[in-house]
Amino acid sequence: MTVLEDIVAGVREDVAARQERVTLEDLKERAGRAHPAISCLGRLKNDDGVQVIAEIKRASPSKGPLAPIPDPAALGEAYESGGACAVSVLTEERRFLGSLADFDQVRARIDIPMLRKDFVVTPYQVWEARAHGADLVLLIVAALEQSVLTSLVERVHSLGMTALVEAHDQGEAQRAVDAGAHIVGINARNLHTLQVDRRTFEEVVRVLPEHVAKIAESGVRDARDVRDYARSGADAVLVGESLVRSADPRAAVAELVAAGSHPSLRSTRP
Ligand SMILES: O=P(O)(O)OC[C@@H](O)[C@@H](O)c1c[nH]c2ccccc12
Repeated sequence: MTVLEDIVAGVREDVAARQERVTLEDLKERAGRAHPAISCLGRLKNDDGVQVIAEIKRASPSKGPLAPIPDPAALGEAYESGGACAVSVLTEERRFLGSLADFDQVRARIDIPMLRKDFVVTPYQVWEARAHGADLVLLIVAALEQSVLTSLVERVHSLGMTALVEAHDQGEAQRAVDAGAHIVGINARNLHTLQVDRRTFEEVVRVLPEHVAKIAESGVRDARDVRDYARSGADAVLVGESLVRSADPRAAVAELVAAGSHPSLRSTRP
């Protein structure tokens, strides 16, 4: 079994357990009372430079424990005040040590868009995301058969949210577009080796049409990486590890935001 298959198997068990406690009907009812989703495409893709999506992540399969994050809401507030365009919260429990409870805590304290970061493989999880106030939902091409991917993208969009569809290579990026994605994330972390290769972005981005928002994911360490991704045509970067490990996450986000909006990048961006 690959790492991805292993994670998805655990996620399916956890979803089944939650479904015992909270029915789809309950979720739909809760989604009906939730604050409507914020439209994200224009916030991510605009002339203000490269946007920063800041992630709340305690651990990962590749790195193990990253940071204990005892107060996710405080971290979310730091990201928001540092100028993040959106906050991503890992809700996967076994490998990333996240939860929907983390998501709720952050949601209660910030106003900017929030991404539910999980291994979404069923419509139930999409309803869950909306019921908990998500604006964006991650869908991973490599984890989904094309017809399922397409129907999940449609479900996300029909609930007013936006799908961030993640690809690792050109073939997956094409599948993301075919499935109707308006926002495509290019993950520099190889799913098999778990190594980051920052050249992945430039290679994969070539197959994406102009209208699609392009997000560079993983391995963004500093302002320099943001500038490099900007020059390669990224509309936003998604940053986890370097921010959760930072002693001053607000300042760390602000530094990346400043790098992404530097006037010198305007003329060089394709
Ligand atoms: O911590 P990093 O290297 O800055 O990476 C953030 C993000 O890209 C990464 O957490 C991620 C990208 N795609 C995912 C899918 C599931 C879980 C996590 C991820």
